[in-house]
Formats: sequence, C-alpha cells, structure tokens
Amino acid sequence: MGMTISEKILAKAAGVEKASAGEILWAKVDKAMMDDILGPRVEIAEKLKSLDKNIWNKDKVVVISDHYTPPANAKQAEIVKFTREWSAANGIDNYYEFVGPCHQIMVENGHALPGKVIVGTDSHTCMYGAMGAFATGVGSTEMLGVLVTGEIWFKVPETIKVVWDGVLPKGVMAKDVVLKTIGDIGHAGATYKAVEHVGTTIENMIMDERLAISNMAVEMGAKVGIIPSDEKTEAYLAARGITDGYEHYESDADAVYCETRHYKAEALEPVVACPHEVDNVTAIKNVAGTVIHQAYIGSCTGGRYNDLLEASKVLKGRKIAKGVRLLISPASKEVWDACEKDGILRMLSEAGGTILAPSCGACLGLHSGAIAPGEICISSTNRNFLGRMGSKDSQIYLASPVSVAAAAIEGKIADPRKYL
Ligand SMILES: CC(C)[C@H](C(=O)O)[C@@H](O)C(=O)O
Ligand code: SF4
Repeated sequence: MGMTISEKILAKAAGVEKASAGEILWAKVDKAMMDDILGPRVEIAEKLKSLDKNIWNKDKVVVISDHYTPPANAKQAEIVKFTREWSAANGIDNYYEFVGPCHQIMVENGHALPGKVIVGTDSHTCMYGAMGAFATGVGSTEMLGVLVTGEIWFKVPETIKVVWDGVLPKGVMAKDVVLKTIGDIGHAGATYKAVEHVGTTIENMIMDERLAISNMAVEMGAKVGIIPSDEKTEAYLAARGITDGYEHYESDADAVYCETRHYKAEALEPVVACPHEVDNVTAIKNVAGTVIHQAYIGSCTGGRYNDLLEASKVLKGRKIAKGVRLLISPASKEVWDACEKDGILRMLSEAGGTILAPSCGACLGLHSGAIAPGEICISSTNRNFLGRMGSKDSQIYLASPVSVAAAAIEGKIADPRKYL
C-alpha cells in the first residue's frame, strides 16, 4: 500500500521508512514561525528563561511582527518592541517587521520549501502547503516545546483528495475554487485531516493562486492543505535564488485516501461566503444586489500581486461607487513595490481605491479598515465570523479579488464577469 504526500513528509521528518494515517510520531521541525500576536510574548520568554534552555536552532526560527504593524496604539507598539527585542536578544536573525502578513513573508523569503515540516503560531500556517510543505498552525505552548527540542508530535492525518480538472472560466479565481470546496466539505468537515489539492486546474495555477487555496485549509478544519510541488514551485523559488535544499514529494498511485472529491473547473462560477461562516457559500448571482459599504482587497489570502493585478483589470478606467470605500492592503512590501512599478497601485488609486500599508490590519479588524455597526464589507480575506473585521453588528462576504472589485464599482455584490 502506497503513501500520501503527507505520510511521506512526516515519515522523513520522523526518520522512518513508512508512516500511515493514525500513527503517532515525533517529527523534526524544519522551520518554526512565530508572529507578534501569539509568538514570543512575555509568557513564552519567561518560560524559556525559567527552563534555562536555549533555542534548539536559531537559524530555523523566524519571527515576524505583522498583526500589530503598523501599531494602532501604544499597547500594540509595545508588543512589537518586545517581539523585536526578544528576537535580537535571542539571536534570531530571521526577524521581519512592517513588511506584511507573516505567511506571505515566509514564502517570499524562502522559509517555506517543498518536503519540509513547518509549524507556526498562526492558524493559516497551512498556506505553505502550496509549496509542497507539511505546514500547520500550533499554539504558543506547543511552540515552546519546539523551540527547546526542535521536534513536535503528530498523529499522521488521513487525507481527503480534492481533484479539480479543466480550465477556470474568465472571472473565476482560486478563491472561488477554495470557497466552493469549503462550502461542500464544511467548516469542520476536514478536522484533523490533510487536504490534498490535485488535478489539471491546480497544476495550471500560478503560485499566487495556489497559495490562496492552501491558505484556507484551516477554514474546513484541516491540519494541512497540500499541493504537490512542481516546476512552477521550482521557478518561483529560483526567482528568489533558491535552487536546492528541498525535495519534491507526491502521493503514490496506490496511496490510501479517506475521501476523494472531483470537480470540473468549467462548471464553477463566482461565489461568495455569506455571513457569518466561511462554509456559507453560494453563487454570487444568488446575492447580487446586496448593498456593500466597504470592499477590501488584502491579507495573506487575497493581497498578492496577482490579486491586485486581476482587480485592476476590473477597475481599469472605471470608478468605485459613490459612498463605497475600496481599501487595498498589498500582502507584502515586495507586492507593494512590484504593483507600484507596474502601475497597478496607480490604477487602483485612480479608480478610487485607498492603498493601505502591508499588514494584517483590516483582516481581523485590528486597525486600518475596521468596519462600523450596520456596515457590510466584501473582502478577499479568509474569515467572516461575527465581528471579525470590526463591529459585531457588521457583515462580511468573502470573495475573490475580482468579485470584490466588481462590488466596489456597483456599491453592491455583483458578478465580475461582466467587467472582464
Ligand atoms: C494569530 C491569530 C490571531 C489568528 C490566527 O491564528 O489565524 C489570526 O492571524 C487570524 O487570521 O485569525
Ligand atoms: S492577514 Fe489575516 S489571516 Fe493572514 S495572518 Fe494576518 S490576520 Fe491572519
């Protein structure tokens, strides 16, 4: 009986020949990521000191201040200062701040490589599954164990295989693919499972699109959301000067899956996740005309170069509706710079968009872009829980960047395909 990609990566990390779903094993961690909100807080630092232990391998630790940058108040500034100083005092060279959400920074800087085991103090660490890594979010206490031992235990997850074949229609993006998948599997339907995304639709996706898919694995309860790495992954890494130090894995033809789902890309139309659950998914045509007050394009889910590029194609030569706010937060400084160089930010701004700093910001209502009571926001982010982006008396529709852009033009939820 063959192995799935997850079983293979975990077997390698545990130093064993074979691993099967359900087994418990201790895996060596290749990279440990901590963000400013759940990372090296005072408790972790105090505990580490009291254990009088050193960090197992400082080169394998990455710390990123992203949820509280730019700080909205003194408290947030203090947390960023503590995170910065803790990282310096502990010899963590891989420290980043004010450059955007942690997951985009991890991928852009080559900290998420194929075949690796990566854990992070953020639930969307699963995003690196798009690079062919076994990557998952952990709590601060588990991270403390990793910092000291360099290892963590896993129950090898069963795998759900999700096959998307065919060519996506114009105006339909990876975000529609993953929302449709989550809508069908349910927000807890993949709890503690690995979801493996394969098929010609996925193979033909650029990395920016694959990252959006793996980013949302946790929104169906999954441990990881893996896409087998390939020549596109290699090219993405080579463009960043990384040509070795990783290995490709793919599932065996006779690997065992607990479930397999098949989808035809041509049948997919633009969808939204309606308030207040990510799996409350329906076709845009069923909610078209819903008035919106804010349109948001940003976050580690939907703020990448391709997201802003596709949104700019919808908005090119057009203006957003009077009374609507279109906020755009590039997923990183690198994305900002590239979009500025290519005139994309200018185009979005001329359409009436407001460009915000690369940050977690509005995605979880921490600062720039929070929404008021009674307001409705359509957003390219990954969560629409009650109060997620601000007031508990507001509503969030999750959609692709082109659907967000179309809604900004009309001031109400609209099908993006008419603008392309
Ligand atoms: C870190 C934490 C506050 C949270 C997560 O773990 O995902 C946040 O990033 C989010 O998107 O809800
Ligand atoms: S951008 Fe949003 S989803 Fe991503 S890490 Fe930040 S808060 Fe979490």
